[in-house]
Amino acid sequence: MALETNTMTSDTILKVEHLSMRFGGLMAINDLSFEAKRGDITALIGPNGAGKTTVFNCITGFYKPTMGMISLNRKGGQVHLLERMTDFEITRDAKVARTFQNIRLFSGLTVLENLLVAQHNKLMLASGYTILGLLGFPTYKRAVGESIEVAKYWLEKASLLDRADDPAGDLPYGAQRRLEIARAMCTGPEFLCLDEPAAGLNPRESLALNELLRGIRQDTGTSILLIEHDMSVVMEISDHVVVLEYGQKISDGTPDHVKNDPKVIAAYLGVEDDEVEDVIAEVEGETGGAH
Ligand SMILES: Nc1ncnc2c1ncn2[C@@H]1O[C@H](COP(=O)(O)OP(=O)(O)OP(=O)(O)O)[C@@H](O)[C@H]1O
Repeated sequence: MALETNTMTSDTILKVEHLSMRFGGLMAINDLSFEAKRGDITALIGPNGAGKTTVFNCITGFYKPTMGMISLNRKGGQVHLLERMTDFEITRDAKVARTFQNIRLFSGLTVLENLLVAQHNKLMLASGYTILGLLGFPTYKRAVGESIEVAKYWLEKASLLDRADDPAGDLPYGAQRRLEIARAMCTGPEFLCLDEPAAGLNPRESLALNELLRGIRQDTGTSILLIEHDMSVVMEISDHVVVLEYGQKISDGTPDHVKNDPKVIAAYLGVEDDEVEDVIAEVEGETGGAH
């Protein structure tokens, strides 16, 4: 669903308002609101089970939220209400792409083929959805050529050009993670959601990932929302961090702000509620009460 009227400022790409998601008796997300700015890397962090993946699943149409509104503001000013759209429409019309916590590549296809499959919608459109189109239409041939160029561009950005003809399943783990991101970028997203892109990476692979994400932001202006446990990645590349605990937002701001927020420190240390005040007092004492 697209609206012409836009109540968001143009520098906001995603607005989540009063989002709630209930699974039976469990309130996984409870009245969550936050914004992501256009061109920013926004990180969603929090302890295990805080509700991060559930938020992603609501944004990308895998779950229908119990309540709340999720607005995606495209460059041209069109606003899409994601909670009313299917996952397919969210990818095609709202230009949102995602990767998953567990790698989901076609491991038997080559690296290049994985990137061509991602552009299947564009290719089918160019074929006119006919067998004749597939066999001979110049528009289809042109579209194939363009898709290969797009794939090569992202393979180069992900430092995978030399592995283009190898089966995706043969790549080392870190390279498979970068391939997933390259595949998502081949769909030309305005908003890229990455679920734990640094999970299982060694320090060298984490550095390559940081470089790839910074390059995406710089070269394409694509806005990124990432869930990440690796704080070195979060603090290094994020412009903005939103912290969840038990489905609620407990902090929201720059990496420096949340890093020093006593509520975040308490959540990560896993202290009991009645000890939070003590931790806050302790942290504020150490930082000179600068919050
Ligand atoms: N489909 C589902 N059915 C029932 N409960 C679910 C479902 N998906 C998530 N949950 C529950 O919702 C809560 C939040 O889970 P979620 O996976 O969103 O957390 P997370 O912050 O992403 O955790 P992690 O960091 O461990 O991946 C958890 O208690 C989880 O068990």
